[in-house]
Amino acid sequence: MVNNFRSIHKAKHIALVAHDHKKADLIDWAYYNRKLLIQHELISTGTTGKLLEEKLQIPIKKVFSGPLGGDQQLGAMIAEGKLDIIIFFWDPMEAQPHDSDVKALLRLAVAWNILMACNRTTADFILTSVFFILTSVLMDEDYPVTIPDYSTYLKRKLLVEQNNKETVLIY
Ligand SMILES: O=C(CO)COP(=O)(O)O
Repeated sequence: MVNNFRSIHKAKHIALVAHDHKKADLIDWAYYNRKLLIQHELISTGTTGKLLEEKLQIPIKKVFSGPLGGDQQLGAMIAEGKLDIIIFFWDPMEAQPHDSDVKALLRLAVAWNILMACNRTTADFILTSVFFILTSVLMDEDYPVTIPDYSTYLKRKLLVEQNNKETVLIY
């Protein structure tokens, strides 16, 4: 298995997302860390982004609201290597109508080895980690993120039924 790398640069792409009962917590955290966050490219799902813009008075790129496709848009950005960090305060106490989208987003973050915080403590530790500080403050320091190698998966053999006969398809 060969791993590839991509760099986390000085200006990082950070997604900020929260479910309704967690929005106040995320806004409070983001406000506290405003001076740090403002140095980076911020992306949010629709409602979270609107509230963050109002409170922090900083521009935030907004995708659709989570249940309307926003979670999937962020997932696509992860797969395309366009997100470095996701801070996602999801609600462990309330079922979401778009639970499948939430799960997909969390899954992609793991699949693509993205930094992810789902609660305030982890978010604090990410923002204060030596890697975050070094790559944010020092001009030429990047952090190399390992991109998992899925080439074996992509080349897997599939058995398909064709004309009532089994045929092996090789990708
Ligand atoms: O539902 C969300 C994440 O799953 C967040 O969406 P909103 O920011 O639009 O409320």
